Amino acid sequence: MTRVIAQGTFDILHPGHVHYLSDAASMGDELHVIIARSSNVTHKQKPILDDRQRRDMVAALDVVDEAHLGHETDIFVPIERIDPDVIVLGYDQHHDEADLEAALSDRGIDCEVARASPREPAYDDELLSTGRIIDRILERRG
Ligand SMILES: Cc1cc2nc3c(=O)[nH]c(=O)nc-3n(C[C@H](O)[C@H](O)[C@H](O)COP(=O)(O)O)c2cc1C
Ligand SMILES: Nc1ncnc2c1ncn2[C@@H]1O[C@H](COP(=O)(O)OP(=O)(O)OP(=O)(O)O)[C@@H](O)[C@H]1O
Repeated sequence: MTRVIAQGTFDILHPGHVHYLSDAASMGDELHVIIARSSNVTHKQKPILDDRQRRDMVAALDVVDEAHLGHETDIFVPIERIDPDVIVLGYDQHHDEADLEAALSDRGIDCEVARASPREPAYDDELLSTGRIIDRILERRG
C-alpha cells in the first residue's frame, strides 16, 4: 500500500486542481490531501473560502481518499501522522524538492518528493487558475 500526499490552497476548485490530484493519485494507492490554513497563505491573497469548506470540497473528489486541514504552525505534524511514501508538489509550487527532502530527513521522515505535471486548457477559455476565475467574476459581476 503506497500512501501519497498532495497539498495546496484549493480555493474555488477548477480542472487544474483535479488534474494535480489525479496525477498525485496515480503515483500510489491512497491519496491524502493537506489543505493550507488561511492563516498560512502569505504568498498570495488570502482564500475566499473558509478552511473547512475548501477541505470538504477536496474530500468530495473521487480521486481523494482523505482531505485534512493543515497544521497552524508546523507543516510536518500532518505528514508524520499520515506517514506517506511520496509527497507530490504541484507543477508551479515554490517549494524546492531537495530542500523539502532534506527537511523531511532531518525530522526522520523517510519519503520521496515528486512533482506533478501541468494541465493545459482543453478548450479556448478554460480557466485553470483560481486567481483568473476571481478576475473573471470581478470583470463580469463587479
Ligand atoms: C509538504 C507540505 C506540507 C504542508 N503542510 C501544511 C500544513 O500542515 N498547514 C498549512 O497551513 N500549510 C501547509 N503547507 C503549505 C501550503 O500547502 C503552501 O502554502 C502551499 O504551497 C500553497 O500552495 P498553492 O499556492 O499552490 O496553493 C504544506 C506544504 C508542503 C509542501
Ligand atoms: N492548471 C493547473 N495544472 C496543474 N496543476 C494545477 C493547475 N492549477 C493549479 N494546480 C495545482 O493545484 C494546487 C493548488 O493550487 P492553488 O490552490 O494555488 O490554485 P491556483 O489556481 O494555482 O491559484 P492561484 O490562481 O490563486 O495561484 C497546486 O499544487 C497547483 O500547482
